[in-house]
Amino acid sequence: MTKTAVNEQIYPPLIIFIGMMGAGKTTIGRALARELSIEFIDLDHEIVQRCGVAIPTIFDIEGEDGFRKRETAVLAEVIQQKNIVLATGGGAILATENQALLKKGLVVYLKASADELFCRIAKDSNRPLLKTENPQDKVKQLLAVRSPIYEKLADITVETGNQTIYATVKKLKKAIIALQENT
Ligand SMILES: Nc1ncnc2c1ncn2[C@@H]1O[C@H](COP(=O)(O)OP(=O)(O)O)[C@@H](O)[C@H]1O
Ligand SMILES: O=C(O)C1=C[C@@H](OP(=O)(O)O)[C@@H](O)[C@H](O)C1
Ligand SMILES: [Mg+2]
Repeated sequence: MTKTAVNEQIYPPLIIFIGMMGAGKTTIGRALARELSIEFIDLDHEIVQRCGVAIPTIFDIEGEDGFRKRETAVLAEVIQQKNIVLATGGGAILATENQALLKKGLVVYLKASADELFCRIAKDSNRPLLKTENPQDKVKQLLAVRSPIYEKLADITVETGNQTIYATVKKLKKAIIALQENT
């Protein structure tokens, strides 16, 4: 685990998970929120709640652009809250407007290799960007474009490939409590 700059917003906690599809943002974010006894919000879930349809349906009807507009609007809304763990979607870091919003919190980048990510999500039909002829290549391409942005935004980076979900949650809990105690 590496820690870079620490911003002012650690206490009260606004902990934001970023990373590729399959990095574990939803799973680890939810588990960490439980450990810290604070609310968990999943950005994709909030978008779906507001639209009343699943993410692939939003992509089908409005395309990626339409989804991104909704994503920015819901992010701007939910990020006003404190005492939450927020899991974003993998592409939420793309818009510069979103990048500024994300810096309001402690940003945790969950990192994994393209092969590991693909293994985790290969059988999941809920990720419309992977409905292509070669989804494994698509993961590689997206990772290449997005990695520098994830790295730039991250306050804490966690390599998830070689450890269990439980171990990652425990490690993060310790790191975040230590940061709070030093703030
Ligand atoms: N560190 C990990 N090790 C192994 N499997 C993981 C890990 N993190 C997540 N997974 C699995 O990968 C899949 C995708 O996780 P998810 O939390 O939905 O990722 P994201 O929200 O980043 O797309 C789930 O089946 C989850 O159980
Ligand atoms: O990487 C992306 O662009 C996306 C990731 C998804 O969320 P997860 O990262 O939670 O899978 C979801 O927001 C949408 O399918 C687009
Ligand atoms: Mg997710």
